[in-house]
Amino acid sequence: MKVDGKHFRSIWRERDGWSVGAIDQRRLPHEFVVAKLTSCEDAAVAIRDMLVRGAPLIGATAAYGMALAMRENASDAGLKRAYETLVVARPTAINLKWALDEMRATLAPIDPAERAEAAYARADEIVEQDVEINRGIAGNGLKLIEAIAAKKPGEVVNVLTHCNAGWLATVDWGTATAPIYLAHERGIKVHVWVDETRPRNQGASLTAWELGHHGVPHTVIPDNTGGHLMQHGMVDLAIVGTDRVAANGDVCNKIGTYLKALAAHDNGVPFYVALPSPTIDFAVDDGIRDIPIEQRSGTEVTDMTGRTADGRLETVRIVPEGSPVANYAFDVTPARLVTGLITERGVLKADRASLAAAFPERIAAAAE
Ligand SMILES: CSC[C@@H](O)[C@@H](O)C(=O)COP(=O)(O)O
Repeated sequence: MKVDGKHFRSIWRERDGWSVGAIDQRRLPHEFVVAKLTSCEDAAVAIRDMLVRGAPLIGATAAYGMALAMRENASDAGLKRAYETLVVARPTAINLKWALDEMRATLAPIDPAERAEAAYARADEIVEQDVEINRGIAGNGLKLIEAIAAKKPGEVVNVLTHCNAGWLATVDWGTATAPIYLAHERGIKVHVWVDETRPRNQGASLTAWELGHHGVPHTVIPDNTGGHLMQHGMVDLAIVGTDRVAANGDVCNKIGTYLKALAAHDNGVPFYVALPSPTIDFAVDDGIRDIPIEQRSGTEVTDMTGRTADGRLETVRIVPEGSPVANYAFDVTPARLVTGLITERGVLKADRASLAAAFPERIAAAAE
């Protein structure tokens, strides 16, 4: 997508052919800084510290992390170590394990001397596949936006989204934002309500930044505002992303997604989840029971970083010293609250049969 007219992706192979460039998302929206990853450890730290984040981008970074590892040590032991280092970098987004499994399946059977080149080639494929998948999601989700636009000619279609499931969370296009960008390109009047998404504020810091730089009308709202807007007919549909969809259609996403789904259900607002197929975990039967929920540092709750009036970046504490805090990073929205799953293979019902019918090859792989 575009940053002030120039096309960017969130991650890429640098001109030297081996190191990896990525936008440092911890610095946005205040500074646009590109980080250079030169080792497997760099990739693992980038994922853990959220220099990169968002389920598909975590997977893409891990794939390049394996490639960087193969330059250093392409032995069987090196492959095992790289996998084990990267797979624990963050627990909830299944795209991380999916990408690492793909890389290992490519690399394990071949001669160590050929592994580095093969690893870069497979990582590049994973990255390109992400972009293609998101284009598919864009086209399938566009139909939903078009249908709403057709019912209110000349009026704006209002979409609510949570966290950042935009191009910064993927390689390009995003998942939840892909249909929005396409609708905007096609001249449909679309406006996005952007949940700020405490505690890390991915909505306020990242979604607002990318929509703004691409020229898509949007408004940042405090997290608790969605219910009010829905009660007053100010949201036509909600589209969110996800870090893992269970085989039964339960959807794990950024903390607070569940509350939005409840409010949408109560107000008859369609609640869609956009996802690439690598985000489906057919090994998990019941999302609420079995998806691991990451708990992050309490400082994300106690502290806020922002730009002061005189232009400095400053971190301040907003919670009394000594007050305990909890920081659950994700929650699970039960399938019954999900109107549909926007995938690269169409808009599906959030249930076991629909997911299995759309992605039979993934079921077969999960059974292996
Ligand atoms: C297309 S990204 C989908 C999800 O990964 C996204 O909605 C989300 O919850 C990101 O969480 P984050 O903690 O910023 O990695």
